[in-house]
Amino acid sequence: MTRLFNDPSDFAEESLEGFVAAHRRWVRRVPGGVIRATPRVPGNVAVVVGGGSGHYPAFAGLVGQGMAHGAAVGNVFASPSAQQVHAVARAADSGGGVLLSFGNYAGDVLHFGQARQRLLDEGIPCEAVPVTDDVSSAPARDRDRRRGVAGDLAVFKVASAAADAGLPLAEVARLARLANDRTRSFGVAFDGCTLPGSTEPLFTVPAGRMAVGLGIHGEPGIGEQPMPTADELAELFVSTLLAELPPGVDTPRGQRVGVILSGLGSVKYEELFVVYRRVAQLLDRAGLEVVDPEVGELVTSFDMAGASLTLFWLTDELEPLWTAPADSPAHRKGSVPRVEGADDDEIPDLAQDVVPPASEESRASARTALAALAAVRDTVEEHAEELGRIDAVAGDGDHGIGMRRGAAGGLRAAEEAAARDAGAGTLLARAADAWADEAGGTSGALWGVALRSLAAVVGDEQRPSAQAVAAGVRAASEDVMRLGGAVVGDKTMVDVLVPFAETLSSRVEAGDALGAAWEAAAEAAGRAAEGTADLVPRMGRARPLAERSVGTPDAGAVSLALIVRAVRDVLPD
Ligand SMILES: Nc1ncnc2c1ncn2[C@@H]1O[C@H](COP(=O)(O)OP(=O)(O)O)[C@@H](O)[C@H]1O
Ligand SMILES: O=C(COP(=O)(O)O)[C@@H](O)CO
Repeated sequence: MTRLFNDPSDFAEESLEGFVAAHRRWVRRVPGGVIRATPRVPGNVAVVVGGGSGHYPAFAGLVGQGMAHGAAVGNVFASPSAQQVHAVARAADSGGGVLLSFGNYAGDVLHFGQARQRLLDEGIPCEAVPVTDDVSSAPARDRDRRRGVAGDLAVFKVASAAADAGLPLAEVARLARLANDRTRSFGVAFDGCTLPGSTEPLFTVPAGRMAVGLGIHGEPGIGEQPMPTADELAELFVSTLLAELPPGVDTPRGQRVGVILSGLGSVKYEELFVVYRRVAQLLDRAGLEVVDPEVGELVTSFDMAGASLTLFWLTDELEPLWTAPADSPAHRKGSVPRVEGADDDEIPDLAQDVVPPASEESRASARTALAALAAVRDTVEEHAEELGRIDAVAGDGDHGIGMRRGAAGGLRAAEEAAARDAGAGTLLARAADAWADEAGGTSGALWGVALRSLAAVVGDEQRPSAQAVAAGVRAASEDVMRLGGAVVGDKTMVDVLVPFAETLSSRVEAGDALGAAWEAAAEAAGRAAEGTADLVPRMGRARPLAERSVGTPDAGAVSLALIVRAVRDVLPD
């Protein structure tokens, strides 16, 4: 149970504020996350990591000399937004380019990918290395689909040490990818975690049983077994990881490995040491030489009861990077000569400030758009808990939290734009950026894209006709599918967006006014959302829990249907 919080929606932000207050020697708060407190070294690569909150010390606790140069810190169990990643990267950059590294989750891939593109467009060289160490999340032939868990530490450490050694970006990226290729983790859980503000755990494990291969957000693994002894767990860990040797390794005998035994939240250090005792014996018996093992909480999942073991198969070039000194709040090794001075260089101000001029007609439409966004915020607020519950059936339970933050942030930005006489296009574009920024996660990225596509078609010149609105919604639907890669039938918001866009267009083409066409489209959206209950998910966090999700609609489909229904009430007939 996570007990200590104020308003649950502020948990991630308030936790980060306290973390920075407690670690000023190492970190400095910047928009989107933290960077090192020590001065940047001109010309060096900046390693920027990141992910959702709820996994401490990942990700902010791993920033400091010898470790990452910056961390973008997302909401609870949701990736940081592209804007956050971009802002942290710009603040950390010291002229040598940026390496982005993160766990391989849909939201992180979308947001870090967009941030990378933005950096490249600005002329800042950037590489991205997703971490894919969790052996239970996909078979070996599908390594690129695996999630990232405690192996984050190995990859981040190697990349950061390489960057601090002054290696160029291409080399830092090559070494980070090599480290990822040679890192394998495997986890178990004895009980689920509870998100701040929730009364129920995200999932439960029956008493006396152990879930095997579980992810760090309650994603399912490969089975369930009776509760083991500490030695039996060590045997399961080691035998599983030795069953998948990295490319080029034929036998464990004679190999050198970094080892990480990570508690997921409520398994304590002394329990971990009992397990590690046996792990060390077994690795020794297999002929492996262990180098700088780590036992503790390295990547967690709130109060989840569980642990994971990671083997990092070293090479001659990886070992010195793994053993290099490091000085971050949560990971310290050896002695690091402190780069003197404080990093009080200017942090680039990336805020968009100029509101382009707009016609009177467009400003009038902006008032309707603002009313629509207020209706969206209200309906999301009203249904946030229900959305979280639906998402928890097969996802990670954060859909209500993310949508609530996104809708509130979008409305706030729209109000600011309206107060400065923005046209409808600019108002929607500002709302789009704020939504993606505040929500993070997969749906935050997709809602940002959808609103931005609509904004581009609406523009600041004319009062948008029904045809223009329908075309904007169609563009939004196409862009969401292009970015997210989902199609109808995958059990996502796309199952609602497509029939909504199609019905709106066909009714407008048939001569209906916008209000009537929207009414028909909202009804189609409601039916489509209900229909997702029968589907088996093929995308997103719910995919691995395909069976459990049948009978429950998709959370993102339900929220979209609720939103278009609420918007109907502000449109003229
Ligand atoms: N590839 C995708 N394309 C379109 N929608 C998606 C995709 N992946 C997930 N979704 C939608 O996002 C919703 C989950 O949103 P949310 O919980 O906010 O994100 P996350 O899974 O990153 O925590 C799902 O219910 C689904 O509707
Ligand atoms: O869950 C996380 C990010 O994945 P989403 O796809 O955004 O849910 C996060 O906790 C790990 O970065």
